[in-house]
Amino acid sequence: MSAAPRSPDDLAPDDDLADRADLTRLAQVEQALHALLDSGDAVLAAALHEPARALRQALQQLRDRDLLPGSATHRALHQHLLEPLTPVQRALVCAPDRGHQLVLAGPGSGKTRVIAHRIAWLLQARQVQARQIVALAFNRGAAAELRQRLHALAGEPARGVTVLTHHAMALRLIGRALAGSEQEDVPLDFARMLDEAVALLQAEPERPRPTHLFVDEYQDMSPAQYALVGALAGPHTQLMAVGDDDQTIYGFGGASIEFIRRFRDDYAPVRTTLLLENFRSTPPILAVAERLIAPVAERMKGADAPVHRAASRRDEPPGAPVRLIDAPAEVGLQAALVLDAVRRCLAEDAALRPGEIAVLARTRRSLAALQALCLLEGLRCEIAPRPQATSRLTVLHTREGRRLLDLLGCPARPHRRGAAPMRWASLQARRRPAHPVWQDLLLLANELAQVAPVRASAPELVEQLHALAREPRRAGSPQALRLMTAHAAKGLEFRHVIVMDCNDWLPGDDERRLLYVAATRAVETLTLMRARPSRHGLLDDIGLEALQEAGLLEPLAAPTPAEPPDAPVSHRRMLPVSPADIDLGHAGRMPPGHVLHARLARLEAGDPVRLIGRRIENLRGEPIGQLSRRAGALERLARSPGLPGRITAILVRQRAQAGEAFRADLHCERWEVPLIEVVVDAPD
Ligand SMILES: Nc1ncnc2c1ncn2[C@@H]1O[C@H](COP(=O)(O)OP(=O)(O)OP(=O)(O)O)[C@@H](O)[C@H]1O
Repeated sequence: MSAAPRSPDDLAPDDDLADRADLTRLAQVEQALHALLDSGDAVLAAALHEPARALRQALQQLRDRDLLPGSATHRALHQHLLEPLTPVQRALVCAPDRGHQLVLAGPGSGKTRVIAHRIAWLLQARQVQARQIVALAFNRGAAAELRQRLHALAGEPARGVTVLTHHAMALRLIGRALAGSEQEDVPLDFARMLDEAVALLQAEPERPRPTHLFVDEYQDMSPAQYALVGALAGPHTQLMAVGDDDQTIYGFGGASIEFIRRFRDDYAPVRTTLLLENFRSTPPILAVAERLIAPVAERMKGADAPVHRAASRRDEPPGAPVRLIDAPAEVGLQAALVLDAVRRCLAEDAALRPGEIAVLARTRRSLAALQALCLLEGLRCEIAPRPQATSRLTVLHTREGRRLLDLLGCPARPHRRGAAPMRWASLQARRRPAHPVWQDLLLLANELAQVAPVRASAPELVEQLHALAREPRRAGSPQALRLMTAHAAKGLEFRHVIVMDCNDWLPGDDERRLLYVAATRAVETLTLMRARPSRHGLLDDIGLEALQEAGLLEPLAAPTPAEPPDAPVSHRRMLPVSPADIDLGHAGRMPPGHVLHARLARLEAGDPVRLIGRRIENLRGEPIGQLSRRAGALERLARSPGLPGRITAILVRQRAQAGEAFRADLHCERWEVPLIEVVVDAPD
């Protein structure tokens, strides 16, 4: 973006040609219509009367709103919405309203930015009604980010735009939560929900379709999501699919790289645009990433169109070379090396917060060892939840979630799309920006406001909230080191990224793409670990020597392992204790005045605990809960002196949730239960 003042002529550049051409055509059509009307042919005049009137009215409306290209309003919009973009992004944003578009966007190339600016342009310059626009995002976090950016760009009218995940969209269409959504033991069937929505759309071809449909991360759609997009798009819908075949990583979840490859056939004619300027990473990171992805067969972008640093950032310093560490594959040893690297990173930059560093691994198993080490060494870390997990206990069962449900459940009058609870949740979340549960509830409340019918009853809202909560949260306290699988890191970015390799990566193009996604999350530095000996060879054919000679890569000798080589293999790892292994009714069997309730009320998620045998204690040695009878194996592991651990969440239980057989023993209507994770040192 140029800071120099621009003349009015500069502000109506080539990008407007589409608009100008449209207008010229319209004016020609208007003239032709009038000529025909004046021709004296009464039949023709009668037939053309209505179209001529509609056209006159449309042009007049543009004039009234000062929106004809070249007008002051139009120029201001230009400055606001088009100038902060590259020429390629700009052409996408103000493209004509006809024809489908495929945007093949490299990592960090501004695809969210393009979608947000395009929608704002449609609303403001083209006067498209907000309710005609639908954008589908791949998870709740991505939807929230798009909504925020859109609101910042286009203000209040942007609220009318539908920005949802595929599942939330399905939920909105079928208009109800699925039966059993509140019951913990009935898994919500996302695929069925999508199928129902597709069937409903197909049965109602007359139902109004959006005029503009945006689909982000098109490369990772499941067959059911693909069908939903197809059913949502009507004959007059302009579809913009944004994605990157190089970042297809959900093959195992039914997603198919074929969908993005087929887009051009499915929706022909399609205009294809490549977004290759990267605004995120340094040149060394981009060079290594490009070498990583190059061997993949059948890429849509092709080797002659590499992702490269954005032209506007060319003058910035090049940044540090990518570090490649040959490391022992054993998870405990590698965890120790990673922790060293994290410590060094924090020591070098006093302003750096742990949440700006991410450690990415192929599997959660590799992260569990590091998580245990962090707990023992007193470094706060947070492990991202399984993407697409359908956990039975959701954020709504936590203490904070229950408060939101209570607020929803006792309305004096029906909420307007849960507006009051949303305001309340956002207040709590603003007060506690580092509290992942509140942050997650805020996202949920926002989504509810989009999904729920305007005059939903309280029970309807509660049901919908339960259905929405089945999608996992994205964690993120700025004070906690971020640990996640490469899958969970999709769409995110971090100043420093360390990629572990505990020999769990596999050979092949799918893994290569996953490693590419991991590497391209890095903004400033990237450290790649390479297990020695390596089983997958993903890093072996990327031209290490050439990269090294060009100063883009720095191989580091394996630092001496913290333990002697013949030390017994460490199985130390963090083990989340399953709710089924915890006696969920423990505090419920105590009378309301019992000291245990007060003790539980003082606890918070993150507090340290110790598990000794069956007993869960706080650090004063006072009991706060116990394991269930089925947790015998864990109980044996936790023999004196016990296992260190911490609270992951505090659940609220109610009498109605307990099985019939247990209710007679309960002395409370409602009580709290700490969920915990502990450090164990034993093979799986
Ligand atoms: N034209 C631009 N000028 C300046 N910054 C830009 C421009 N386009 C994008 N960016 C910035 O680049 C970063 C990446 O953009 P965005 O988050 O939209 O990427 P993305 O393409 O969705 O990434 P990924 O595919 O890797 O998830 C953001 O910080 C964004 O603000």
